[in-house]
Amino acid sequence: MNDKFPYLATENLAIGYRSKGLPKTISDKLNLKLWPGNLVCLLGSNGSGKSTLMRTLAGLQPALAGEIYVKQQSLSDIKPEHLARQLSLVLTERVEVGNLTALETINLGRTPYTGWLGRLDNTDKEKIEQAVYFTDVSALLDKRIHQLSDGERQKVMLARALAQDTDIILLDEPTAHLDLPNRIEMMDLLHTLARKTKKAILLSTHELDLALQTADHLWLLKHDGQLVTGVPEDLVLNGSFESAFSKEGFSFDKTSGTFSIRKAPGFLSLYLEGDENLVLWTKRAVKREGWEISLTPNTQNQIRTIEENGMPVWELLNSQEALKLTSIEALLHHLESKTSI
Ligand SMILES: Nc1ncnc2c1ncn2[C@@H]1O[C@H](COP(=O)(O)OP(=O)(O)OP(=O)(O)O)[C@@H](O)[C@H]1O
Repeated sequence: MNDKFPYLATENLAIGYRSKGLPKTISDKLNLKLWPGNLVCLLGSNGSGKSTLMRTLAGLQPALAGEIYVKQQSLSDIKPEHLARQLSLVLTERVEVGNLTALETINLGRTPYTGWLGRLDNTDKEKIEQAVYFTDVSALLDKRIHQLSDGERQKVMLARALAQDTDIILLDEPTAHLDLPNRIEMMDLLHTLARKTKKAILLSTHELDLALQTADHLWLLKHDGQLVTGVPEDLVLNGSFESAFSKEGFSFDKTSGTFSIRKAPGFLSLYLEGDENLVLWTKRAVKREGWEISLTPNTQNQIRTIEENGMPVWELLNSQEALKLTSIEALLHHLESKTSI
């Protein structure tokens, strides 16, 4: 790591809340580091404590113990107006911004520099333009916030955080209301932003596959309060990723990087070979029907997937009759009608 110090760090931090005057710890002894230029995804199942950690790091909720450092300065020593130039927080929940338009809301991101009644100078306008361009919200600027869809509002709130131009950006479930293309775009955008501008970005999400693809580091918050950190691929290979989300009836497939419903062991096994894409999608379909995939060809059920005249074909290699099928649906029908091919 070339950068000399992390933008955000914790030392023996304990997070949680107070109930009837007593502290309830969710996670403790947290020694975390968020480095410039890095996108970190905070993952954990429902109720594991992601929002609590985000809110504590942003100073919205008191830590139960330990220290938080923003650029090596203790958070408790930083005045709110100074912190607002260092760290921005984007929450998923509806924020009350009155009857403001999207543009007026984004302009509010400049408040730490202009004051509440301050006029926007050229630098302010430039930062706002960049934020609007980056988040692609120019068509929404004249609309009132309450007129926007959840996904549109989420993008506008991100634009406001970008206009705030802080080195640290924390986002609580920024993809929650977005459709798939917009979720992918948002994660890609945040990754690019971290890389190009050397900002340190931490986001919480339930998008496991997108986090695996885009995050430089993962922070995995487990149900027992343990927090495991590392490069996504390391956490997959050492089993931490799967164990953080382990649930009866689900299993994690390291080959595809996805969770799937665990079926009872298949009553018959198939061996698949051929075109990589066809094999992948055929596997998904036959596994759903309870078939096991054999890694060696020594099964009596062997299928070769090929393309003939640009069309997919499934050849049953050891069938009594030389059979060629032209869709996965036909293959599933065939498998269903027999106990073996
Ligand atoms: N003020 C509070 N009073 C009582 N319980 C609380 C309070 N704040 C948080 N909790 C509990 O702490 C746990 C963690 O909550 P938190 O909102 O941080 O989880 P999360 O990981 O963000 O969940 P989700 O993925 O569902 O948004 C939950 O069990 C929640 O009920």
